[in-house]
Amino acid sequence: MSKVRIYTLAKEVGVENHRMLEILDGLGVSYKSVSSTIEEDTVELIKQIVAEEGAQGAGSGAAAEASQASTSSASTSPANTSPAQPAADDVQAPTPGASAPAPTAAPAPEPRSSEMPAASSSAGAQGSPVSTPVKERQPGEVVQPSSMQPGNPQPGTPQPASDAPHRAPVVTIMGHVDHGKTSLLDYIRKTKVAAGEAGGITQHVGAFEAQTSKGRIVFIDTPGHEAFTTIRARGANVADIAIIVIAADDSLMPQTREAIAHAQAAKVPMIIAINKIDLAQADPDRVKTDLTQLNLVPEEYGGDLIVVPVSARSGEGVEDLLEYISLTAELEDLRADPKGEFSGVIIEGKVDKQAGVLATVMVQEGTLHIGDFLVVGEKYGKIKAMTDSAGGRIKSAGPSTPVQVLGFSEVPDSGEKVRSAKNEHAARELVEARASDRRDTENARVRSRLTLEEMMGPLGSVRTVNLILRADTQGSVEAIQGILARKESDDVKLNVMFAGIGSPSEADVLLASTAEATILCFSTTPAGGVKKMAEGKGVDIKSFRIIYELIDEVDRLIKGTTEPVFEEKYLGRAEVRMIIKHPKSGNIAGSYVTDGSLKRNAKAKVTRGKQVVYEGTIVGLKRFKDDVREVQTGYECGINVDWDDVQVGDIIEASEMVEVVQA
Ligand SMILES: Nc1nc2c(ncn2[C@@H]2O[C@H](COP(=O)(O)OP(=O)(O)OP(=O)(O)O)[C@@H](O)[C@H]2O)c(=O)[nH]1
Repeated sequence: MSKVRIYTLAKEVGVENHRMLEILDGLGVSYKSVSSTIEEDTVELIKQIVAEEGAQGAGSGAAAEASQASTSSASTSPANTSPAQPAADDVQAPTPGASAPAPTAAPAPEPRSSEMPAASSSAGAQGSPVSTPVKERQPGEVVQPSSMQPGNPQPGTPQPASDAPHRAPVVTIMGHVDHGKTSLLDYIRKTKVAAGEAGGITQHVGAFEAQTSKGRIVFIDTPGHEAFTTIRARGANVADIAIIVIAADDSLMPQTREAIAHAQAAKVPMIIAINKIDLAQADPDRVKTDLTQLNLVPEEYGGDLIVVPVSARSGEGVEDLLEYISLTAELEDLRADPKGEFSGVIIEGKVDKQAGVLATVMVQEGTLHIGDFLVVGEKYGKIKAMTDSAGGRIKSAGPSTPVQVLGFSEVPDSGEKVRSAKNEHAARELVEARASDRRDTENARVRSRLTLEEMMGPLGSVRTVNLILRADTQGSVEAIQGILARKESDDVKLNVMFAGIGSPSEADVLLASTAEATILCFSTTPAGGVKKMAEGKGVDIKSFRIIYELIDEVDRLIKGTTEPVFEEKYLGRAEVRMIIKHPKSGNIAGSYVTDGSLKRNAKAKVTRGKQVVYEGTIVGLKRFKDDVREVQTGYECGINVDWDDVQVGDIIEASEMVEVVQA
């Protein structure tokens, strides 16, 4: 007897997934998610119920059609029929004692509100990340329209908060470096961004809205490199759904596991996108098997994990992925009230040379308007201008909208909650109250817990490397601090004396010179004056555009050497057997290599008897008429050491400088 997946059946009989789950609840059939399978006899029963609903609904305005209406409809008007309503009413209609499925179907609507959380908690007990689509809901916050409950308000009365409109899902794409996150987003938004990134690495958290065939989906473009763990972790917290991208030719990598852990910790449902399936060496089955080792069992193997094979290059499977995102979002029943109190989260803060402080805010509840006062931590600002993720000027922004806000005087920290205040006075009061709370907490901590070591500094022989960090965005600053924290050891303490956004200042140089600190800049460079001042004071300012290079520099600093150390390495020697006069190059030493090899651009030492008569560089090396890079033992060659006094019988010894790897 073959089993059928719930969503497949829903599609087949033409009802939406919510409605299908309601019917299953009514029948007392247990399931974990919409991708669970059901037995064939249940399938038959459901088909009968749906057919009957259709027949009854036909007389009252095509209930089945109404139940197909999109759940993501933004309209909240009480007069606007909730998607599940007509169909549910129809189920309720049959009187006890009516034929066949009616007795089982009839109880469906009433216990619905209490059954949904029950279904959810049983799913949660499985611990599977995708077994959470049916979330616990507040009493009354159910898909079932309130008008179905006895004594519920009639259309026209004010709506309860649970009837807030659906909002677009916020999706984060995570995964190992180079597994194709950017390419996948690119494909979805049909614009190229990967090509413009420094070193091919996504550097900042951004967000964009995609109008897909399944409606609006907001994507947070989280960076993949390990260095951005902090941002990524935060990305998962703002997100409703996590897409974990795994390259089909590489399978699970350390950052894949990390990404999965973040999604699980944030309790967001995840969808696995197996990318690069267009490659000949792609092995999606291996990825699925590897996933089972993390107790993540793909649907195909009888589990609940949604796994979608895709190719960001050809676009294959991307439509399926979007469909699964919408499906998961639908089951998450994401709602927010655009008329409610505003709340949001800072995704990114930065200083733009022209515009000033810019902050990307994800609106989570309510609506932002130009002129609103916003409070973030201990900072506040008034919105002077807003742009949407496509760069267009907008006057207001509702739930699940990422907007760039101009109006803060200081850069707010990413990941922080944003609230709005009635006016400037209220904003200032809130900020002052927060600052005073913080001071109280700090004072209490200092009084109770400051150890001798905290007051006097480390007591042992720990070496401290002082650093000043500068980066273009708050996210980058935090990411770099994240790396540094992991690089500390018992012997070396990395002391970030100051970390800030924007170019290093003269004050930074003064601080660095007093504390013998190095200034590390990421995606930002010092202005001419600051650079000159640093040179004058012997302060190192190092700028990086690629995160790997910054990491290398940190490693060098930890090893205690800011500059790499080189040593001379012997390469080989040759005996001069004849002198060839060349009209342009001067005297060429026709030689025979007796040991090792000689290389062009190597250092040259010419000895005559026991005396060194010349030291220079091998500027030219020829075999017959050809210029060559290297000549090995046992071969003849022409050597130009840029010295005309070379003689027959001289020995030319070659060496090169190599970097010494510090232990
Ligand atoms: N053949 C093939 N190559 C792909 C596919 N998706 C991405 N790539 C390639 O894989 C490389 C990495 O892709 P990115 O999109 O930059 O990967 P990423 O995960 O965003 O990388 P980071 O931003 O560095 O973390 C690029 O050379 C892409 O062209 C795919 O579906 N098929």
